[in-house]
Amino acid sequence: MATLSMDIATTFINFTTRCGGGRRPPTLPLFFKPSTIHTRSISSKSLSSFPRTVLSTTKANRCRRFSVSATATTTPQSEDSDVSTKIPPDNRIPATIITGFLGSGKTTLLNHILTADHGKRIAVIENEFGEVDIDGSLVAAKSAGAEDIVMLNNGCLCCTVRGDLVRMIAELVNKKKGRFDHIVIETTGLANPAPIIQTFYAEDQVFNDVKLDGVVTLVDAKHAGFHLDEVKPKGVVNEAVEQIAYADRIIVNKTDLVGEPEIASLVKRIRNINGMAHLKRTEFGKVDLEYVLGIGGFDLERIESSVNNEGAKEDHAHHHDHDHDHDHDHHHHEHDHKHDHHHHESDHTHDPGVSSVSIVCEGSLDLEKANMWLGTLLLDRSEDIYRMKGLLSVEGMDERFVFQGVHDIFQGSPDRLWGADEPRVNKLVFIGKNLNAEELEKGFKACLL
Ligand SMILES: Nc1nc2c(ncn2[C@@H]2O[C@H](COP(=O)(O)OP(=O)(O)OP(=O)(O)O)[C@@H](O)[C@H]2O)c(=O)[nH]1
Repeated sequence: MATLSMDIATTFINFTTRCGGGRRPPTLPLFFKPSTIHTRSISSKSLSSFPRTVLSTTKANRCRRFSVSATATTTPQSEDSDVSTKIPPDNRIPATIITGFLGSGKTTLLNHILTADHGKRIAVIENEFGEVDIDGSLVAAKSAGAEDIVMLNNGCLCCTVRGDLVRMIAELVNKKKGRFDHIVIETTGLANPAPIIQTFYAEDQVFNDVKLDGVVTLVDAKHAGFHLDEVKPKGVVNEAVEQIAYADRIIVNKTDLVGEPEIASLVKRIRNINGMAHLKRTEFGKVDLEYVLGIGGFDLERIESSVNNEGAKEDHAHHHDHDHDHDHDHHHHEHDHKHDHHHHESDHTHDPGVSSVSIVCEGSLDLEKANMWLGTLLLDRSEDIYRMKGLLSVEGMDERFVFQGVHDIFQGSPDRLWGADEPRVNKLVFIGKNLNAEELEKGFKACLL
């Protein structure tokens, strides 16, 4: 399989080369040419200290991140070369972004994380507007467990102080490496998470030492509806919507303040925006630590849990009597996988154009067509596509192909082998603005053999 995969890779690298520069040539995300789209995440420069070798027969290797770019930038390995021995383990420090609208319970959750008995040493980066020093309530947490709490003041992480964030992370790493295991970043309530996420890929200083583990979004069960409804001037984002759209984990907090019908309707609304994230209801941010730390929301190895059972990932542990919430989502997934089916979460959304679209479809893709389609989509729509994840069946490949992206940052890699009797079902999820579910599905299906 190594040889076949490499042949495909080489073919497509050649194809990109033949196409030359300019806007029109398709970017080839499935076997990607780094220079075509600005994906610092997978450029050779960014990968200076990262694995560059791919498509070996070893499982460890198939699971490496950024392997597609590696393919595009390295000389093919011989089939029997043991490339896995050359790949260092990914021991970058994980970082979690905690976001959520003003007053949704971010600091409460952070305190819960810092005071819980998990044995992790956590460095915290807090972003506050104004002159305030460390949030009073976090001082107790500091003495209880936080390795370090640093403040980013006078600006919002997502805009003015992004450079400060990079410097701060670099400083933490340079001065205190080995003294903490995890970084938690609490954003202001008005932050748009996108630029913060992009910082982890765009800045070498950060990328080489720190990996983004996940985005956790707190939603205020009582007030969220109001913020989601807020109509912003043209071109201005609704932060409350954006914070939900980028999340890997959604915590609907303050459930003590509202009744079940309000929560159910809010959950439904959240699902329309983001059908990919796991969702939990809480009071005072009380969640298990594994729910928020060590998520692997941007790991290719863990794509499956995001694309599987999409839309139905609400934790039932504490809500046995709320089953009616979930019926709507579950029924989509009870089909026999022999039939093509798809889900258009956007059908009844009323939030400003941000929705989830998922496609589940059996069959194998023509690699060239799929590259064209995905490449063109990224080129034309990357601003609107907030996050995407997928698991693909490509004709001629024995492995599944997994990918994930945030705007124009794209990572993809062959994953495990398809099982002998396993139906080759493609699963893709897109979250973004003004997504046209029919168009996406039609475009995807046209790539099937
Ligand atoms: N009733 C109730 N109050 C809560 C809950 N969670 C947090 N609070 C309270 O809500 C207020 C705001 O919580 P914070 O954790 O400071 O919220 P935040 O998101 O950090 O707020 P900002 O930093 O202003 O954006 C505090 O008084 C908390 O004690 C909850 O589940 N129920």
